[in-house]
Parts: sequence; structure tokens; C-alpha cells
Amino acid sequence: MQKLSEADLIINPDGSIYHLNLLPEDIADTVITVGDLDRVAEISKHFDSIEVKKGKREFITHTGYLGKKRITVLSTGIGTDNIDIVFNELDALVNIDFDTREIKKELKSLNIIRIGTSGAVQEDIPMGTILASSYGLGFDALMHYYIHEISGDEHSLLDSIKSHFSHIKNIHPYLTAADQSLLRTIGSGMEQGITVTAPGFYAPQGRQVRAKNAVPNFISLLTNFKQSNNRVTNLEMETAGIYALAKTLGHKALSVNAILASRVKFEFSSEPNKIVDKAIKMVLDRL
Ligand SMILES: O=P(O)(O)O[C@H]1O[C@H](CO)[C@@H](O)[C@H]1O
Ligand SMILES: O=c1cc[nH]c(=O)[nH]1
Repeated sequence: MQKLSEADLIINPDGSIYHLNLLPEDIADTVITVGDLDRVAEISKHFDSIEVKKGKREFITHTGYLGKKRITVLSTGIGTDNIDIVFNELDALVNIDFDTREIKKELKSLNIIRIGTSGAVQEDIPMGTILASSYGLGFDALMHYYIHEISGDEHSLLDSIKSHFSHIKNIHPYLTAADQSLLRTIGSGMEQGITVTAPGFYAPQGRQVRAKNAVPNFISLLTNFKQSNNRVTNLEMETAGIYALAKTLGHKALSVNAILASRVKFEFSSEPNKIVDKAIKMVLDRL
């Protein structure tokens, strides 16, 4: 088997992976990702014990036990450019032999759950809702750099989406479904829908402060998309990259969104931490 070069797979002198600063034994088979590095401790404070606390840049990791279940919680920072780093490095930690630099014969599949914040684009989804993303729809460019296979169902939904947004120049969306077993278990009873992953927080999510938006009525375009039971429910900045890269690398992923904003009612929560706590407790209870 071909050895990965020192420039392709960068291992630090202490044997840890380049950005995450983690050793293969530092991560559990269940990984919770969060954008905000302060949220890592908000989750690990529920653990019965913590065995690993490491970090570098925005990538903070705590691994510990909740009862008998070993769980890693890891911050990604904001955006799918960071998801590229985190998911390739998490996969390398479990599926590449760091001594030989070769891909292992037996590949491991991680269960990865994002707990993040988000804004809703449907009137009947109020602030405080906890929503599981049935699909991640990427308006960013990450997956245009990977060979990414999609199913017939994903194809037909993506075709309808492309035609709905066809008049917006330079948008080439990609779409991936949530892992169905995680959606059925952890996402059970939660609001569900298509999550749009934007390559920014302001104009790419239809916000206008001082710089003028090139895409008028972006939020109503999202609100009005419909294909059978599928509709766009919310906007954030990582889910599509997580779903697509997880699937490409053979991992299972679910994105759970704490809805802090209603973009159709022009509201933002005054108690965001309470909503995030609710999402954390719901996920930990179901693991
Ligand atoms: O709260 P997190 O997990 O960071 O998620 C959301 O919040 C950030 C923007 O404020 C983006 O990362 C978006 O995806
Ligand atoms: O509106 C929102 C709220 C949280 N995070 C986002 O990316 N958008």
C-alpha cells in the first residue's frame, strides 16, 4: 500500500495530527462537534470523568465518559473550511496507521453529531426550537474539491433546488442526507428539514448591515422552496460540509441546531445559552 507523504499527512513531532494536536488514542468513536470553543466545556461538564483535554488554535478537545459511553467533544470554529481540516484529521486519527503512514485495512466509522446554533427561515419554526438537519445543502465551495457521490433521491432533490436558485449567479449547491440511523434515534421527535450551509454570516445569509447584498430576497427564496415534503428550515455554516465529508469518508453524521434567530420575524434570542443547553441535554440523553 502507498505511504502518505509528510506533506500530505502532517504528523507533529510528538506523534499528534497537525491542527487538532491529538493522538489516535485521544478520540472516542462518538464525537460531538461544536463551533464555539467555549461550548466544549459546556458539554463535558456533564461527563462523569474527563481523560483528555487538549487543543490548538480553535480546535479544543475533551474526551471522557458519560456513564459507560466514551465521548469526544471537539470545537471546529466557524465554517466549512474548518470542517475540511477537522474531518480529514479525525478520519486520519482512526483510519491511518501513523507509524507506517498507510491507510488501515479495516476502516472505522465514527458517529459524529454537531450541536450548533442556527437561524430559522420558516414562520412556524420559532426561536428555541431544536432541529435536526434531514439534509445539508451547501452554498459554499468545499465539496467541489472532492469526488462526492450522491444517491438518486439526493440527485432529484438537488435538481429541484438548482432550478429554484438558477437565477443566482455563481452558486453551485451540493446536497447530502443525514445518516438515517442517527436521524431516527437522536433526531427523533425533533423538528427536521433541509439546512442551508452558507459561506458567511451576513450577505451569504441574507443579512444587510452596510455592505449591499447582491442577492435580493434571499431569505424568501429559501422559505419558498418546496419539493414534496422537503423544505428549507434553517441557515448555518457547517452542516453541508459535515454531511458530505462524513459520507465520503465512511462516517455517520447528524447536525442538531439550536434555533437562536427567526429570520422571517426579524428576531434574535435574548437567551441563546438556554437554547443551546436544551440542545446539549437532548443529544446527551439520546446517546
Ligand atoms: O454555534 P456554532 O456551532 O458556531 O454554529 C453557528 O454559529 C456560527 C455563526 O455565528 C457558525 O459556526 C454557525 O454554523
Ligand atoms: O442566524 C444564524 C444564527 C446562528 N448561526 C448562523 O450561522 N446563523
